[in-house]
Amino acid sequence: MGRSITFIYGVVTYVIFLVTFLYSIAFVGNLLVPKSIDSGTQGPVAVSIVINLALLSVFALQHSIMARPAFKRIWMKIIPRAAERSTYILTTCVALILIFVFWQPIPMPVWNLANTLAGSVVSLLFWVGWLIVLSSTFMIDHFDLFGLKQIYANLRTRQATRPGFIKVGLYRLVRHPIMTGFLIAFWAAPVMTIGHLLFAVVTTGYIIIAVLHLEEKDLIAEMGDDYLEYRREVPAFVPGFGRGQ
Ligand SMILES: C[S@@+](CC[C@H](N)C(=O)[O-])C[C@H]1O[C@@H](n2cnc3c(N)ncnc32)[C@H](O)[C@@H]1O
Repeated sequence: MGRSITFIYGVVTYVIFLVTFLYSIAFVGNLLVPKSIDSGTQGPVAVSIVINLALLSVFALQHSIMARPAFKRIWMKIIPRAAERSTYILTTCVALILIFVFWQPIPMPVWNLANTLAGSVVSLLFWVGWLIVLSSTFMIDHFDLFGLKQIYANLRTRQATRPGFIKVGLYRLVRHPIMTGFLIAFWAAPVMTIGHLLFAVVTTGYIIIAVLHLEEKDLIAEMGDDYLEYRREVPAFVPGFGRGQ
């Protein structure tokens, strides 16, 4: 890939990511979009559960395997180093789009707080969750996270520097604010259906395992004592809940 093509590829990927991110909010929140977590034709519950678990597994496998340093080393022999992050983001979008398209609704309610004060508070929390996700990406390094820094440096015949250890903003309160935001957004449903509950339970389990057992292992290998000390001092997901582990 030439430098200009890599740059265009990264920019197009970023635009696809923005649209996918906005659709994710609407999908989980049942807002304005033709297909959301609780909309569509309902099939047999057992079949729906199997399909939904398969879709979430595809996402989990893509997200976990492609993020590992060993995979990246092999992958970068095939694609340019500068396009690695954009490719990761693009494949993440594909995995998410598969969920949006093929997700099977299971609309029986587990709780229904619609038109109550509690429901309004939960709706507000939903937006707070997404705001935490988005703002945390800027605290860590939004443009590195989504590959723009890498493709821009490459265009200028440079190599982007890795952000290094970060402990700013929400990262002072918890080690994984982006995931805290997702957890809030996924659970804060004024009307919680069986399908949405399945989504929230599986994604919560995946986030805990992927972050504590995979991402942190890589972060310790990359950042050493800085991250080990950070882990001792700062809790993983909930401010004030445990002093790290
Ligand atoms: C999708 S972000 C998620 C970050 C974090 N788990 C969170 O939930 O806010 C994943 C990237 O963040 C990086 N990362 C996570 N914590 C970091 C820290 N304290 N300092 C620098 N980079 C970090 C990882 O190396 C990885 O490239």
